[in-house]
Amino acid sequence: MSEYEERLVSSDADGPEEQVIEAALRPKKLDDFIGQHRVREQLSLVLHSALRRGRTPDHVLLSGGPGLGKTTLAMIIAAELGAPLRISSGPAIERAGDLAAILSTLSEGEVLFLDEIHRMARPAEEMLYMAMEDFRVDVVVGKGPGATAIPLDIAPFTLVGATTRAGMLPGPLRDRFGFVAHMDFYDPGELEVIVKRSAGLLDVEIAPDGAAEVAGRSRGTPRIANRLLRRVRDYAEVRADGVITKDLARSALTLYEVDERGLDRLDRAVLASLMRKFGGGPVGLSTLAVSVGEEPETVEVVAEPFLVRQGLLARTPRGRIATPAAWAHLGLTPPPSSPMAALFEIDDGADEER
Ligand SMILES: Nc1ncnc2c1ncn2[C@@H]1O[C@H](COP(=O)(O)OP(=O)(O)OP(=O)(O)O)[C@@H](O)[C@H]1O
Repeated sequence: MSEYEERLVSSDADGPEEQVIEAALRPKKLDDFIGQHRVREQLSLVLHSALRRGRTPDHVLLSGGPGLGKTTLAMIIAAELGAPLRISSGPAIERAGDLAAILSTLSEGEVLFLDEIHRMARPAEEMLYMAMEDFRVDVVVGKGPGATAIPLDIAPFTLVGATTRAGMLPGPLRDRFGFVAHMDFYDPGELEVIVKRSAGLLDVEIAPDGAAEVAGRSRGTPRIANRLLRRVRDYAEVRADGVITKDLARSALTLYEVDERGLDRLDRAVLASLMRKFGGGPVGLSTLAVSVGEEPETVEVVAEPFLVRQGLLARTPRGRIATPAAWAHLGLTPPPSSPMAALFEIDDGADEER
């Protein structure tokens, strides 16, 4: 097992126990949903005009990274419409029949939330096209030349699809969504509001600068903000009087090895190795991964996106390089011969040397 396995700053969902707490922290109304102003305003118009016309709203596609609030928003959509919500996900729909079973039992106006919609099986996807457009599916009975398609009407419903990979969605599916919302990372001010709100719900006392400290280390992601808050709360209860101040949040997060920019041990190990062992690069992904005792995929998928987003690491055709900001962040000085010239060849495409 990797020594970096348990990541406090992972944006992936938690285990079942933590998910219960996460659910309790979800805002229930559009007005309580913090940040994403443009998405919120546009969505509010879509929903309220449909309500006014007494029709089901257009299908909604939510795209954005894990932990940014897609499930929360789907629940809010159903609540705002006063409609029941059915939840499923792309990977759970392995055959067209799985989807037909869901669609044929929807009640009128129901909201169907399909998480990870880009991972749905192809035949199901094709069935979904017709369902979205005409509220009808063709159920195929029998096999081979004798197979017949029986058309089946389904109740008008609203599909809310969520995807972390909007680019992987086939055009015909994407085009059938009347409203596509792209969810961005949150800025520190918005995360601070989220942290304060969650602290209130968890009955934890937090000073404004304590909330800012947690927010600043949360990698633009509400799920991480809420998780860090819970760990800082533990620390405050055991080591202090339960109140989260700035100093306390700093001490707690230092203990948990999450630094001021939200980097954890793996992130820093990647940067430190790149700088200390390879003079800042360029170095190939596999070599870099071996140097930190990780699989190349872990370094590429887990650590790199955030480091690139932070401007600390760059992918170039000749390999990975540490940027001047990375040297500064780790308090190291680049060697005089450091090939910073490679910076001028930065390539942000994903098809660089592996
Ligand atoms: N805008 C927001 N305001 C307040 N809390 C939020 C907001 N967005 C997300 N959260 C909180 O962050 C947590 C994660 O959100 P959610 O499960 O909706 O993310 P997600 O995008 O669906 O993630 P995944 O793609 O992994 O399913 C929830 O506990 C939710 O309360």
